[in-house]
Amino acid sequence: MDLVKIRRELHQIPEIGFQEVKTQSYLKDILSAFPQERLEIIQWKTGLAVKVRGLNPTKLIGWRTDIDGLPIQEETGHDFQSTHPGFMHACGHDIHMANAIGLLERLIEDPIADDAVILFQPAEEGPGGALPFREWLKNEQPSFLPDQIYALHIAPELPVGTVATKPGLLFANTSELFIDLHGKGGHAAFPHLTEDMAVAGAALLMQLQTIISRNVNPMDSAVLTVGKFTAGTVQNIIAEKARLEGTIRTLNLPSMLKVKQRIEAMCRAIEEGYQCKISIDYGSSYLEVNNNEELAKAFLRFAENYTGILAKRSEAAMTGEDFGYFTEELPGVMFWAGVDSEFGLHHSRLNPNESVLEILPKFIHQFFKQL
Ligand SMILES: CC(=O)N[C@@H](CCC[C@H](N)C(=O)O)C(=O)O
Repeated sequence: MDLVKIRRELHQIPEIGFQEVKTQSYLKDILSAFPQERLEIIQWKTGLAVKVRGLNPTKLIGWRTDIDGLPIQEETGHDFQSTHPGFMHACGHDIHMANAIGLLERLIEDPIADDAVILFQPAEEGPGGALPFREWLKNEQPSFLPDQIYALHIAPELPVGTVATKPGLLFANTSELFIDLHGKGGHAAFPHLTEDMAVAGAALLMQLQTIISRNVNPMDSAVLTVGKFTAGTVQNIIAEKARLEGTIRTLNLPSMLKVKQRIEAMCRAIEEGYQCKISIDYGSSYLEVNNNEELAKAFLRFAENYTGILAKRSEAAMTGEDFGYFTEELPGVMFWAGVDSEFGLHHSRLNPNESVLEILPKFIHQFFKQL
């Protein structure tokens, strides 16, 4: 299969979580082109699970790819750029999917001893597909629930051919954050008759910045990012509403609770000080990704001895990944795979080097063979 072509076709149809309808249909068409004798395919919401029968199976090895895009206007200038205005595969899930198809092709052409299952999982960027997918597999399709599971994420800052991971904690736990402020708006010329939510929201946004520096133990780590701040309607009306949208990242649950307590206290103080009402919604939250110690060490050993791959031990990162719900219940490993892009994840000009698709499926197939 021409994996670059597949990646580019997927790149053109990015869809956000649980709306991956065209993506699913595209994937189904690709799957139907494979010889079907060794395959079993099931559908879950906008996702798919594809099982490949092995030669002499003693276990089921899982590979998970995410399939959703992001609400970002693409600015790469590619001739294969997104045909969905305002949406882009800016986190590399198009590469992840093409890699998974390449792996599938190899598993069919050159079967390994064990059975393998490839999970095409929706909604990694939000609201989170891994937990409900895992629960559905467990309760409704237990023969598709792997005994161990692997996944990768592209790493723009690493050269192609590099894989990086570590035993134990790899990614942070996350909570989304949505804060709505509501007060009395009015005429721009009569501020004394209003409570300005643009000012209240801006004050809150600045105060939130002190939580990480003043309330989290410096030997611990946390992130509080407000990625979007909106207020008001037009230049000469004092804003009645403001909204902050963000995400919290910590390395453990007690820190997450602490950060949330401080957010709530600051919101109460802003309510009092700016005479407004504030509501907080924590949206969806993800568990940390914890790599299985033994499997991660074995993965790194294999990669170190594989010609054409540079294996590195990585640090933990504040990225979130709902793959953490798989590693919560199944031994698993997630790793970074270098794609050498000047622009990073979630950037409108992310430009992964597609030559990675010549390397990864073969490498993962060989890794699965010796498990
Ligand atoms: C790999 C990656 O970039 N994952 C996302 C996960 C987002 C989770 C959730 N929507 C949130 O914003 O908290 C990330 O931003 O790390």
